[in-house]
Amino acid sequence: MQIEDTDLPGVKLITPRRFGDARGFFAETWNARAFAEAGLAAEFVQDNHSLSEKPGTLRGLHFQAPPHAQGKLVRCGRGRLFDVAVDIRRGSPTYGRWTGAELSAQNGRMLWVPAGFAHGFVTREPETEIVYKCTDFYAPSCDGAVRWDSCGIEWGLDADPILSDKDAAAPALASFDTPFTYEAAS
Ligand SMILES: Cc1cn([C@H]2C[C@H](O)[C@@H](COP(=O)(O)OP(=O)(O)O[C@H]3O[C@@H](C)C(=O)[C@@H](O)[C@H]3O)O2)c(=O)[nH]c1=O
Repeated sequence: MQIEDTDLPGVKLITPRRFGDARGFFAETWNARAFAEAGLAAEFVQDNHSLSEKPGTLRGLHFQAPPHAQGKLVRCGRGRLFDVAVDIRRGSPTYGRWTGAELSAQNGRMLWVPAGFAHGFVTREPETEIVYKCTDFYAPSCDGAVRWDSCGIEWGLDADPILSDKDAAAPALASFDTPFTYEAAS
């Protein structure tokens, strides 16, 4: 397993080791001990899985506010997607900055999106599935969103994305009152 820093401190790109053989491959996608030793300690309580039928489907940018903030370990189970994290911690030196990575069933890569970051993705193939582990339970009363096109993200779209009504109505980053505060590491 390889864990790399991205250009947005806190967000990490993980490439699990794949053991290929005549049948296909085997990979560990989560191992609490190995990840902790590599600097990524997390306790997950919920796994999510969604299918987006059409390419250009965009979900995000989403977060859950404290006390139910979620860190997410994201990967693509089928197809291909571009996964994005945006720092939304008030006072953070990187507030409003984003990073992204292409995750696919083929490349097996994963993105670690810590609490305090909004998360979203756009699918780049039909029938794309995303699976992700979360560090807190779904709490609809803490659900929040930032509008997908208000953070300068280069989504790689050549047409308007397919959005949920909720995502289309999300507030822009500029008018957004974030529930997160940056805590500098001591
Ligand atoms: C997120 C979530 C949704 N639901 C329900 C609520 C709703 O009826 C239905 C669809 O919910 P949504 O439209 O919010 O699904 P979706 O737009 O896929 O939301 C997800 O987007 C990505 C980008 C994330 O980061 C996730 O945390 C989550 O917010 O599923 C749950 O039961 N549990 C959950 O954990």
